[in-house]
Amino acid sequence: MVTESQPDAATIIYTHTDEAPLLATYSLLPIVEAYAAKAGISIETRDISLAGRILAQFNDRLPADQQVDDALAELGAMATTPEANIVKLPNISASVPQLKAAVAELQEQGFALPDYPEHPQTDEEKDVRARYDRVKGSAVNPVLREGNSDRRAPGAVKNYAKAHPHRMGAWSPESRTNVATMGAGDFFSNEKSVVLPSDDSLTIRLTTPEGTTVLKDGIPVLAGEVVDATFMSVSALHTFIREQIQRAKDEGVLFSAHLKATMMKVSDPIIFGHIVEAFFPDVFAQYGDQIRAAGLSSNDGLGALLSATDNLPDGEAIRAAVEDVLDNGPALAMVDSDKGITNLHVPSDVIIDASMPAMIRGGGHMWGMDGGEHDTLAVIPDSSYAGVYQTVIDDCRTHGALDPATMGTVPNVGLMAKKAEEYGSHDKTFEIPASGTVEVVDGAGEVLISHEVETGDIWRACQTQDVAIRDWVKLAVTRARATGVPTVFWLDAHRAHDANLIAKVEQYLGDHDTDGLDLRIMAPAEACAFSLERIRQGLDTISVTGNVLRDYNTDLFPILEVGTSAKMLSIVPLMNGGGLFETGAGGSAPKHVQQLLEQNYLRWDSLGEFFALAASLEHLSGVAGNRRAQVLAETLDRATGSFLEHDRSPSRRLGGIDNRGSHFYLALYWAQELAAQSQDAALAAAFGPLAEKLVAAESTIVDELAAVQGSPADVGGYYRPDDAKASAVMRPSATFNEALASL
Ligand SMILES: NC(=O)C1=CN([C@@H]2O[C@H](COP(=O)(O)OP(=O)(O)OC[C@H]3O[C@@H](n4cnc5c(N)ncnc54)[C@H](OP(=O)(O)O)[C@@H]3O)[C@@H](O)[C@H]2O)C=CC1
Ligand SMILES: O=C(O)CCC(=O)C(=O)O
Ligand SMILES: [Mg+2]
Repeated sequence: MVTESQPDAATIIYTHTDEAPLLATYSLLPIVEAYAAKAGISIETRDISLAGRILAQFNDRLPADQQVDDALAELGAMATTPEANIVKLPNISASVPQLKAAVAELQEQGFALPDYPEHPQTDEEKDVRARYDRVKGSAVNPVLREGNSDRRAPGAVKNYAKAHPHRMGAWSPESRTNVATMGAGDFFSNEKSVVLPSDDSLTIRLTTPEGTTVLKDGIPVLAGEVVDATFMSVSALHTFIREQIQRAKDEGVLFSAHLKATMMKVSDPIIFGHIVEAFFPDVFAQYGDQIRAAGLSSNDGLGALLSATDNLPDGEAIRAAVEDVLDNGPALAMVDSDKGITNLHVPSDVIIDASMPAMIRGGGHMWGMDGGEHDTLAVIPDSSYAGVYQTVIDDCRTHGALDPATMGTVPNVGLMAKKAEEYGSHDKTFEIPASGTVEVVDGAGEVLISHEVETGDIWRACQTQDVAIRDWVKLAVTRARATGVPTVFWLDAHRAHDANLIAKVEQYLGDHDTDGLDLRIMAPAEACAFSLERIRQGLDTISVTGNVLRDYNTDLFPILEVGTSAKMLSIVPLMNGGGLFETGAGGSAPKHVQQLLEQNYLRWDSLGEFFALAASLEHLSGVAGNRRAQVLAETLDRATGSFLEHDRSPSRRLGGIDNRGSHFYLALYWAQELAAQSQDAALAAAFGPLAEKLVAAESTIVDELAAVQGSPADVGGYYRPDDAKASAVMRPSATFNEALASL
């Protein structure tokens, strides 16, 4: 079901997502709704959680009372309209193990969903699999991102970090931490790129000695669009992984793999599976057939395999063989050494954008099986962007850890509109079934790109629309002008796709007044070195990047500068005039949910939501001519400033204020700012009494919030919490709830 509702201009859509941000929403949203109502703004929610998205795929199989709207489709359509005003919280981009867990929970809650078919055979199984594949991985963000990305640290956040620098692990000049990357036979090396002269329709076909099969046809392209294709050679990958396993052993460092199995949902789980098999070669040589026959896939990780061993004929032997490698092979980096969860357990546990910066912030260490920190060999198979991390590592080894008290900032302008580049490649990525030639052919039958491939190679094509590139260049110039900061396009003239982009950047810069701006184009590793040299001098440098480096840089620099990307301002000016306001760059923090369930303590920091909301209110005031929205936006910004000054972010451990307490303080400061402003007397009159009440009840409310900490909490579901239970857990202060209700 798709409901086509057009929001009126006084509506903000707030997304209902997953895990920690969803839990935080149960506490924050009632505050936002109450305050916005006073300005005539209605806040509507749309459920784009993993559970909601799964259910929406199966409406034809579910009874009427269990059917849900396809809110993602609705918001995707809305994002192309000028009225769109969407606050988007992070959501789960599900790996297969997460998807299966969510399906199991929904089945338990009484939804008659089919199991996820790992090896679909019948037409029905293939249909079910296709539906789950639509939900899998990064299925939300590319749909909503009808614009390019502007992510930066707000001044207040940067100043707070300088005054209260977070802990950074020390870097030793003797550190043996490094990045290992292929450099040959990989996506970078095999890339070919063309610019389409006119609107067309492309076909991708594979020709083998047995004949020609169409892998995909009817791919619409527009004049000026950049189309790339490339592949990773599976034999080169295997050789590379075997060498790195040996290297890690020889150098006495941990072996770790860093991929983006969520966003690169087709290619990267396959690469992950190859790494798992290469790490446990004897296990798969001896028991591979049995493992596959049981419907298991190495792509789902070691965790899925181990948890299924009870049902395998040789389960015990498989477990023993795995243990043997873990005990005697090179040391594997751990996700959770207490629980024995390795880097190869779950494809979505180590996600490169967050995992590499966290390692660098920690002095180049990851956790070993002994629970101690160790140097590590970070294996990043494709070499397109791996050099960026090696550059940061080399810089820290030479100059020591970066200093958050003095360092400059690297904001990002990212190309992502219209499913640009690699992150839009899923429907054009193939694990090659038989050796032959893959060709991209235009409507006239002319071959545009051709690759010789072998069985198992991972081939993919990407598209980047010309309108998206133009808009991205414009956004870069706008940010350069607004800040006066040197602005660097991270593009490598030696890479086929980037060479085409450089030509377009040079052309489109001509459409703008760039007088006096410092605009440069540098290859990623070089641009990174340049930015680092400046950052150490306290100087700022804007990075203008493609979609993948957008993702990487907007965790890398924030995590080093301000400790977490959750505190970033992350806005997407939609190309048709609407606004998408994302919260920070951070994800949905599964570890935080664990802590809430065990200790009734949520350490999620909603600063990203506060910034997104203020930007959304400001946008709304401009579009709807709603003066009160502007007052709400300005007062919220000042309240967030007080929030930072008074250090009201959740602390990490039990006993301090957590997410709920931080929301109380935001409500208090915001009410005070609204009461004190003189632009709108009615708003001041409405919020004056509330501000007084909240001040008077501060210690009661803080006590009520603290009283619940320490024992387990029940929210009625992990992927689909029970609204009443979650709301009760997240709103435990009767005094605060009453004060809010009195507004
Ligand atoms: N925009 C989106 O929708 C995004 C979604 N994701 C999804 O999120 C999930 C987890 O991804 P992962 O790579 O682990 O990244 P996360 O950002 O969720 O987690 C990494 C760590 O960052 C810290 N963190 C993140 N956000 C906050 C916050 N608001 N307040 C305090 N600390 C925060 C936490 O560290 P600590 O332990 O120190 O508290 C957390 O454990 C995946 O399902 C992924 O697909 C990921 C990125 C973006
Ligand atoms: O869509 C996703 O899977 C994650 C998005 C992400 O990491 C980001 O936008 O920074
Ligand atoms: Mg990211």
